[in-house]
Parts: sequence; structure tokens; C-alpha cells
Amino acid sequence: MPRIQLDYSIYLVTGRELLPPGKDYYESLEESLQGGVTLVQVREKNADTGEFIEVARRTKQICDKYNVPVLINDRIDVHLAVGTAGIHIGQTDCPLPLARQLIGPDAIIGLSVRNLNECKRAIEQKADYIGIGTVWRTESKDTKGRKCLGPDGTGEILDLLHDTGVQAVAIGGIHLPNLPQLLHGSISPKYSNSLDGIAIISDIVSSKNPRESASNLREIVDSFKRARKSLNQYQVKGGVFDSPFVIEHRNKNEFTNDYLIKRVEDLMNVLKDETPLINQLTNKVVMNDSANVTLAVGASPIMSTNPRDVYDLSPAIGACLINFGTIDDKEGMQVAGRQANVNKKPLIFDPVAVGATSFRRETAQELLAHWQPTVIKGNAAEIGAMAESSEVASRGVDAAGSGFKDPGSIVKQLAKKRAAIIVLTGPEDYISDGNLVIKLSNGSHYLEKITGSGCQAGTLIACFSAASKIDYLNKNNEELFENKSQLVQGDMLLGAIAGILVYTVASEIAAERSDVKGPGTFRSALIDELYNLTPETISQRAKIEIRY
Ligand SMILES: Cc1ncc(COP(=O)(O)OP(=O)(O)O)c(N)n1
Ligand SMILES: Cc1ncsc1CCOP(=O)(O)O
Repeated sequence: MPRIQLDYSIYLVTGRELLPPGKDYYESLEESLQGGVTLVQVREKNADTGEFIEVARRTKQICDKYNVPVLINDRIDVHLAVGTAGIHIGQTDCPLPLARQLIGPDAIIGLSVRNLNECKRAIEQKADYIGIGTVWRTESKDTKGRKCLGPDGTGEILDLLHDTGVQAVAIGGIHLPNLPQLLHGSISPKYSNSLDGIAIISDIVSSKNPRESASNLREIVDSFKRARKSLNQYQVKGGVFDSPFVIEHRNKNEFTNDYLIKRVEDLMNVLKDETPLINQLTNKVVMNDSANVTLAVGASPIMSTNPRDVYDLSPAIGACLINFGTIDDKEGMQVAGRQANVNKKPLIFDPVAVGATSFRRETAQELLAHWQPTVIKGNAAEIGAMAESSEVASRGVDAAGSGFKDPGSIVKQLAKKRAAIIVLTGPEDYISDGNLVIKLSNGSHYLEKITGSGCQAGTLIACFSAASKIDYLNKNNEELFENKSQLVQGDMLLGAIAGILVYTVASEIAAERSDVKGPGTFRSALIDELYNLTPETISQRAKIEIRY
């Protein structure tokens, strides 16, 4: 008899010790099944054997009513006694080949996997599924001293499963607000594999309303899976689509230079009409100039960094920029980014000088474990560090040397790995969503002679990403997300292109002015030219190359 196919979408791992005061375990279990739990693992760390068997037996009885299979954590004897669908074992439990001998060919065996080597072994040993974790820190299990994988570490493991038939769930610290980030951020860089489901303890078990908690999680996982399926079909038909992060179909024939210029023009008007608030957690060096360029294009700057304040502001902003040039307020950055994800706002990350020190590298990692950026912008050294490439070194906040041999493929690969739009700035700018690469060749040599030009470019990407979201919502006349798993609606690739194009074209005009004598006069002329820039000028000057 072939092994049964399980639906791993919402995999509840039980934890009686985490129930809210007064909540009965069986009542909570039944409510969570009504909410949409698709698989249950009975995990009893403190019960003796008799009690474990009794809990498992009653759990199975309830799950049977909903046709939901049950697995047993660690204990083969309990599985055999109750006749469940299988077991879940960890790396220090009964070895998988022996467990297979003991429970026979038809039972399901899941194995915990914490790194690439453990995953390779799980494949060799023919695990039915793996539990990848921990993704984030959790109170539900002692994982002290262990590195959290984050969405991208999870994605690297998913690549190994390609064509193996081994299914995968992620576990550890997964809750409703970070679920979209996990699903999108873990799409694997090489083969675009995605998770089959999520394993959850506290988000469901500790809830006073487990039905609602399970149903909210289920809605996000289901819509993510639906969107992936439709993207795959679209891709098979030869279509081109945005990054897995920003799911929106794009027609290759219509995506031309003229189309892009027309859309940049639309977004310039949206900014002037709607004046979105752009919260910028940026460095002290550039704060004033960043606020001024925001105003010049029609948006409204706010430079809030206090964690409570950014939390309260988040629902009202159009986009959030996190530029960690001086890393003054890490907690504010964590909260601002997380709330941008929760409130589905474009989140622009400018990891200034990330490759220059280990402190910066670690901080970037920590922040990226808290939230999923929409756009990551950097110079060659910064993008190189994010891509773990040693081709371009950093010299303070600048890049040393002549740049990448193949910048297009660097940004494309990093966009796939990070599930974000990547913008590489320099004499030529490269932007990718993981499918397309857009090369923009406007700009002025003066941009290198003033401080914070890269930071200002990040600010303008935030402004135009906000415009792109507003434009989408206006055109589609909808406030609600059709796809609940999507982090941001609107064309974020376009937002990034518009931000860079507007900035670099304005810089060209400023540099040509007869009253500009050097960096000082250029700096203020640039703000004037951003303010006066017209769509016609963009159309006359834009140097765009679209590469597939
Ligand atoms: C689905 C899933 N994944 C991972 C685990 C963790 O199992 P293990 O490593 O054996 O740790 P304990 O659960 O025994 O503490 C899991 N239980 N389920
Ligand atoms: C059992 C287990 N294994 C790795 S993390 C974890 C606990 C997950 O619990 P939660 O969903 O509450 O973070």
C-alpha cells in the first residue's frame, strides 16, 4: 500500500503546557481543526507512557472526525499503540533507517533538519518530510546557542529537495505577522521550491481562539499556494513575472521602454496628488537632504525612529526606508520593518557599508531575520556583501575598484535569493526582480562628489514604491488584498526604476546648469531639478535597457 499523501499546510504540533489558563486541550484541538489545521503531531515532553498513549488516542479520535491524520513526536511505541499515520523524529532520536524497520513501509516518517548536511542525510534516508528549523527564536523549545535559519536559510535547504519528493515544513517562531515573510522569503534561490506547510505550536495552542488563529494562518498559506500555482502555469506558457515576493503578472510584449516611461510619469503624478508619508530611519549625515528630496518629488518625509512611535505611525505611512548608515536605533529598525510587513507597506533596505565590518554584517542578518524588505539598494560593495561575493571590496561606505564583471547576473541572483527587488547603484544602475534586469545609464559625476547621494536614491525608491502601491489600489479600486500572502500590492520593480530614473535624470540637468560650479551648488540645484522635473524630460533623457 503506498504511503498516504499528507496535507502539510497547517501542521499543528501540540503543547498542552502552553494552553491559555482555563482552556481544555481537547476543546482547543477541536476548535483548531475547525479553523483549518490539516495535520496534527502529538508532542508530549513531560507525560509518562500511559498518559502519552491516552492523549494520543483521544487526539486521534477527534482528528478522525475531521479526516486529519495524526503523527507522534519521537515515540514509536505510542505510534504503534494508537495506530497513527506515523512519527516525527529529531536528530538525536531513533535513527531513521531503524525507525523505518520498526514501523514498516507504510507509516510516515518526518525528520527535523537544522542545516544542509542534515537535509542531505534526510534525503538519503528517505524521510517522507522534513521539519526545517528553527526559523526564528521561540519560547516553545529550548534552542539556546543555536543559530536561527531565517527565511533565506530555510530556502537554501529547500533547494536540496528538488526532484526528491521529500516534503517540507518550517518550524519555530512562526506567527501570523511573519508568515508572508517566511513563505516568500524561503522560496529557494536555485529551483524556486517553496514550503509545503508550516508547523506551529504557540500561535494556535496559546490562543484563546484557536479556530480563528488556525483559520487566519490557513488563509495565508492557501492563497500563497494558489498564487504559486498560477505563476507556474503562467511561466510554462512563456510569460514573465515579478519576483516571487511581489506576485503580479507581467506581459513581456508590453513591458517596453515606452511603457516604463509612461508608468514613471503616472507615478510622478500620483506622488504630487497623494503626498504619501515616507518614514525614514536613516543616518544622521543625510537626514536633511533626504527629507528635502522627499518633498521635492511631492511626498512627505517623517524621520521617526522611536520603536513606539514607528509602531503607531506604520498604518499611516506610504512606505518605510531603513538605512543603517549610523545604526543608531536598531530596535526602532526592527519594529519599523516588522510593522511595515504587518501593514503591507513597501520596505526599502539600504544596508550602508554592510561589508565593511562584522558588526554591520551581523546587524543586517539580525534585521533581515525580523522582516522581509521589498527592495534592497546598495553600491557594488554593499550588494557584493549581501550576495556574499568577494568581487568588490568596500572602502568605508564606498565601493573600491571597478565593480562587477557581470552586474546583471549578481542582481538577478540576489533578487531570487532574497525574494526582493535588488538595486545596484553606480555609474550605471542595475535593477532586478529575479526575472528581468533593467539597466539605467543616466546620472552625473557630481553624484559621487556629494555625500549621501546613494541614500537619497534609496529615499526616492521609497517614495515611488509608495506611489506604485497607491496607483495599484486606485486603479483596482480595492483596499483589500486578494492574495493574503502578498506583502505589498503594486509593481515594486517599477517603483525602484522610477526612483532611480527620476534621481539620475534630475542630476544630469542640475549638472548642466551654468550656475552649478561644483558639488555645493550641485547639491541645491539637484533638489530644484527634482522639484521641477517633468515627465517630458524623463522621456527625452531616459536611457533604459531591458534584459531578459
Ligand atoms: C514538524 C516538526 N519539525 C521539527 C520538530 C522538532 O523535533 P525534534 O528535533 O525531535 O525536537 P522535539 O520536538 O523532540 O523537541 C518537530 N517536533 N516537528
Ligand atoms: C518543536 C520545535 N522544534 C523546533 S522549534 C519548535 C517549537 C515551535 O513552536 P512555536 O510554533 O511556538 O514557535
